[in-house]
Amino acid sequence: MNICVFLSAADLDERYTRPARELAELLGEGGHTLVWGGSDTGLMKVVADGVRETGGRLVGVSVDFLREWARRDADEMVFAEDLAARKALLLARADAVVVLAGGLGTLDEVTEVLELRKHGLHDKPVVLLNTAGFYDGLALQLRRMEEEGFLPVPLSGLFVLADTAADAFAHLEESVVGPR
Ligand SMILES: CC(C)=CCNc1ncnc2c1ncn2[C@@H]1O[C@H](COP(=O)(O)O)[C@@H](O)[C@H]1O
Repeated sequence: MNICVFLSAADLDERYTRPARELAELLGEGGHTLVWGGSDTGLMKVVADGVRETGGRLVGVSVDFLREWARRDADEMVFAEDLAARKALLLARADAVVVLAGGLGTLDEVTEVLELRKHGLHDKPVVLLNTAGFYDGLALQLRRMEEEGFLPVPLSGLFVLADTAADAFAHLEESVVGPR
């Protein structure tokens, strides 16, 4: 599988690095490909290191203005002209998307993939890894949109929430590869 992971570029504590590493190891051990923003910083580095050390492939999609932060040993590294082009490339290269804890960059990315999915412009599975309830607030907002008529499709058709990296990975396997 080619799995796009959106997540923080910041250095975070063990509460966030542990599940990031766990997901990375599941991807790497399965021989899967990480498609990510390409930076060698923060949680983005934790995931890329984990995938690399356990046998997976790294496909980075960075952007010109962040070139200096790009990882040097990725199997592939593409530099998009701007953030919009980068998001399109990240999604195009992926079979599914996993969203880990992140800031505004991550929020921008997850909003775009959900909006495109809402319009039926892709049908790639989207999993939010809800580490320590990080996405409870976003889920609450989205549920209010659904309940009050702001969404033309059921929320359940847009994404799933997973409590652990193992649950997120199991959902990816089932939705991308199919039941065993
Ligand atoms: C220290 C420094 C300037 C690092 C470089 N910073 C970044 N490098 C690469 N991608 C980024 C960077 N900042 C944001 N992004 C994009 O936005 C997301 C992370 O942003 P954030 O930390 O959640 O808001 C990533 O999924 C990535 O695709």
